[in-house]
Amino acid sequence: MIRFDHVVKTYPRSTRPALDGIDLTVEAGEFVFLVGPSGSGKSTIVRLALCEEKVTSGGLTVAGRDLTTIRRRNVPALRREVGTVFQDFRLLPDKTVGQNVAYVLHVLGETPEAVRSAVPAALETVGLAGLEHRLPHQLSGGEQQRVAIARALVRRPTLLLADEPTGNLDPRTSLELVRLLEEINASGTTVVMATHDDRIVDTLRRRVVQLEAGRIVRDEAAGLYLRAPELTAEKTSGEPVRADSEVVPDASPPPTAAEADPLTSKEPVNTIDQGGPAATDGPQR
Ligand SMILES: Nc1ncnc2c1ncn2[C@@H]1O[C@H](COP(=O)(O)OP(=O)(O)OP(=O)(O)O)[C@@H](O)[C@H]1O
Repeated sequence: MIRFDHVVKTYPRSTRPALDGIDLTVEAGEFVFLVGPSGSGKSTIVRLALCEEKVTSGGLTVAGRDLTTIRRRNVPALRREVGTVFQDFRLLPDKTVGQNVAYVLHVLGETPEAVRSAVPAALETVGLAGLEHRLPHQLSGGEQQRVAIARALVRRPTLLLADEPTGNLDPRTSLELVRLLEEINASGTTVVMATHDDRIVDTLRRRVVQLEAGRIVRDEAAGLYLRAPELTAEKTSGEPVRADSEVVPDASPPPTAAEADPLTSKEPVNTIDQGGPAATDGPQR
């Protein structure tokens, strides 16, 4: 489902690579936690898999597509297969729950009849039947994140990428949400979740891939959340290190329609277009 092959990612104007030789294979049907301290590269893995960024070198295949050579016109098809959930929910604040979930189907050109049946079904799956007409601000954080999951599920993704989906939720709500992700996984969707939440990782005992400074330092089936000794050392030295379980409130403004869902959001960065290679930061071989 996902294959990183010696992937190096160096962002423009960075001197250090964010990912430094990543080899990672995720098979269809797996549930994988990505863990590691802030800045270790978890979100970069998610962004590369979504084709929001391109690898600097190495190979990357997601859902059968080679993302080092994918053409711009083929990126929407990739994102149709890959559902995403983020820490800050990214719901459209002035649209109802139903409209938030339906939006992506309209973009995909689904018929009104198809939308009318798919939206309640997706909301039922996430336990939000009957809340279709509420606005996001009339929901709890956990409910808002369920809407985001319904929005991801409604297009039946084969892969679900969740980047800190519980980062703004209390522990009980977080666990309920991750149980929902487990159910989704049990029904066949591959799930990859980046998280700082040690309780969740220790409760679920799934595969754990641990990153440190852009490298995989642990890849363990049925793993626990372990902090690296370096992080502990940094904490005791008084350096300002963000605690792994710290909840960081999201202060960013609400998303626009285009930002709310990656299917319709960021143009694929530096994706090879029909006309030829991208201008900057393409694969350097
Ligand atoms: N757009 C960017 N431009 C330059 N550097 C970036 C960019 N995005 C991330 N980085 C750097 O890449 C490294 C990895 O960042 P990344 O966001 O992948 O880490 P993370 O493990 O997801 O962190 P967190 O847990 O805080 O979300 C960090 O050093 C970060 O500063």
